[in-house]
Amino acid sequence: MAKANLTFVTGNANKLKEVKAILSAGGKPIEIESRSLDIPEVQGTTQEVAIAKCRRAAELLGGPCITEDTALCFESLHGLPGPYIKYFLADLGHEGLNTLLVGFPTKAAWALCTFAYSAGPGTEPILFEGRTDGSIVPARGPGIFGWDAVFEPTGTGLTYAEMPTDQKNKLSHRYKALEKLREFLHSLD
Ligand SMILES: O=P(O)(O)OP(=O)(O)OP(=O)(O)OC[C@H]1O[C@@H](n2cnc3c(O)ncnc32)[C@H](O)[C@@H]1O
Ligand SMILES: [Mg+2]
Repeated sequence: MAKANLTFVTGNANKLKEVKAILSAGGKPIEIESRSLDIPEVQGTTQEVAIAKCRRAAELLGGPCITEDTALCFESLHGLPGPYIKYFLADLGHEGLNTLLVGFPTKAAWALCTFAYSAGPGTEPILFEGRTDGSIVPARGPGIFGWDAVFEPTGTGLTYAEMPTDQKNKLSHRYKALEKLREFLHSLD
């Protein structure tokens, strides 16, 4: 079935590392290959962005694939920057993300991961979402992966960046979405 030649298309090495770690940490194994392709991202809802990227990835690959999109949503900004967080982070940095929320009553935020699976070119991608709630804080911990240093999941007292990898990988938005994807892929067996 599709699993053996299922390709995860991403240009982000940190994402790939976490996906491999989560998939090998437990449960029935899923084998994936990876391919680094930088695919233009459309504007729209997180679902529209995810579907368009996966559809394009399947066309380029000529076969089944998965893609992943991560959004960081601020409650005070009604869910923005959302799927556009990459550009906000690149231009404003960790400090700027905090500054955006100055004057707003809540720093609450949620991380949303959307995996998309396509069975091949021309098929409609299927989405799997995972959400972790938390808040935006001044940066703490190593600034290795994206906005990890400014996102503190509720109830942990630690930012993603301060956590040991296996702690993040058991509660993260990515972990929750991957659990759903894993179940779906096994149902294809
Ligand atoms: O090729 P793709 O898979 O699209 O990789 P990308 O880096 O472009 O990723 P996105 O389009 O999903 O943009 C998400 C942004 O959020 C960052 N990011 C994604 N997952 C993260 C996580 O778990 N912790 C911190 N930052 C993360 C990532 O570095 C980007 O700046
Ligand atoms: Mg991207």
